[in-house]
Amino acid sequence: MRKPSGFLISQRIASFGHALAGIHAFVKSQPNAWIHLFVAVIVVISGFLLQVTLVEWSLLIFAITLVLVSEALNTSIEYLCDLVSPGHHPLIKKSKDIAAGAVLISAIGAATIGGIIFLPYILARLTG
Ligand SMILES: Nc1ncnc2c1ncn2[C@@H]1O[C@H](COP(=O)(O)OP(=O)(O)OP(=O)(O)O)[C@@H](O)[C@H]1O
Repeated sequence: MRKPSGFLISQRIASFGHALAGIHAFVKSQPNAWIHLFVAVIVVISGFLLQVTLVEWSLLIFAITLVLVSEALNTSIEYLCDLVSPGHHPLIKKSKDIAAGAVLISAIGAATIGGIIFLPYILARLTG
């Protein structure tokens, strides 16, 4: 339902509340979200321990955000698919599989970024 256009501070606050409710629903309903958050915590702790640079922090935060955002969008698409077609449908399968593929792509990218950043630090510690 469209609301009247224009900037209303109460509407902006309500929209922010809806977004927070979405994050809450995502984290509460998705075991995958907990796995991503757990990995994110490990990455942040490793970043502090290895004292990565500001640019490296930016890349690590970007990678964490990318994975969480793709998982949240995947979850949203799954809910929509389940509403639109509770029964089996080949296009729903394509839609869900492509959304899951997007999560996998982002996770591979994030793992690559993590490897590129952390491996030199780990190797330096092991050899030095
Ligand atoms: N309504 C549907 N119509 C057609 N295929 C579907 C439907 N629901 C799920 N599938 C397909 O069945 C397979 C298993 O889906 P399901 O969501 O149970 O497992 P999943 O991909 O491991 O998801 P998750 O771990 O996020 O719950 C996937 O290939 C998915 O695309």
